[in-house]
Amino acid sequence: MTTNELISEIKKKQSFLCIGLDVDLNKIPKHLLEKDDPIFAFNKAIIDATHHLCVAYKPNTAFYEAYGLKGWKSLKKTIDYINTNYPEIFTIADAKRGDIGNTSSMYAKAFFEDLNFDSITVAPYMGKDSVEPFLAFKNKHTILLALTSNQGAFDFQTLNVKGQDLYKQVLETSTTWENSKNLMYVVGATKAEFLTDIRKIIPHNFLLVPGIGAQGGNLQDVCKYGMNDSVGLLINSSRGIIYASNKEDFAEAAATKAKELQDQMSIILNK
Ligand SMILES: O=c1ccn([C@@H]2O[C@H](COP(=O)(O)O)[C@@H](O)[C@H]2O)c(=O)[nH]1
Repeated sequence: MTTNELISEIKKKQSFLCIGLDVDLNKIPKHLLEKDDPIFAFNKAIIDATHHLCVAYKPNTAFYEAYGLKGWKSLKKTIDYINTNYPEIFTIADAKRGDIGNTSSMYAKAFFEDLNFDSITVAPYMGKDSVEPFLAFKNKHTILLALTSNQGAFDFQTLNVKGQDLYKQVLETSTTWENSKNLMYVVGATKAEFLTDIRKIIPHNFLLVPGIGAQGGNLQDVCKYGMNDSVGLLINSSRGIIYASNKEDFAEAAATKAKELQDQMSIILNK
């Protein structure tokens, strides 16, 4: 999917919501555990109930890898289901990959070609040659970790290195890489006050912003400091939406939570 197609979906749906599909078998409704593939059954119901309220889905691969081969099959069924039934939705593999060049190329093939995700999260720690293999794919997006939502973000990302915070160097340097137009960045919703500075370095790129809902980030603050002329934000909520209920009504309850966020987004977009 191109960035322009994503922007036009945001305008059409009046939403820049990304729903995180982080499926934990201990948290889903008990009746689904009797199904052949409980993870896919859960995702399918959530997707069917919420696709008109969001523009992106983000399965975090950890929640699938944890269940071995079965989990990987559920991930494949989920992405195939979205691509077949809701091709207008932007898909994010939250896999946080990145390695030496030839290995990164194989990660990129796995997520962009075999699974056919639109984007993948990548760690910048190994530098240019670890990220460029992802950037080489046309109409695919590499979402680089910049300033993450967790407390540990302050361990390294905000360290002052040669007069500048490390995460700012990641932003600045990555814009010089081959095909950097394919870059988006992760900035945690819990770090909204940093967004003004971030936008000075990367005014145009999309930001994936996790941390609304369970982690306590504030939607209004993120939009105030992080929104640009093309919206430029994908706001993720996972647990806050998908675990709204663990009863038979779980999909409708998820849709209600998603609608609450979409309503707020619509107001913000029309201000
Ligand atoms: O900085 C980051 C980067 C990634 N995440 C991931 O986003 C979701 C958040 O889930 P919630 O349930 O809405 O808290 C999850 O997959 C994280 O691994 C993040 O939270 N922060």
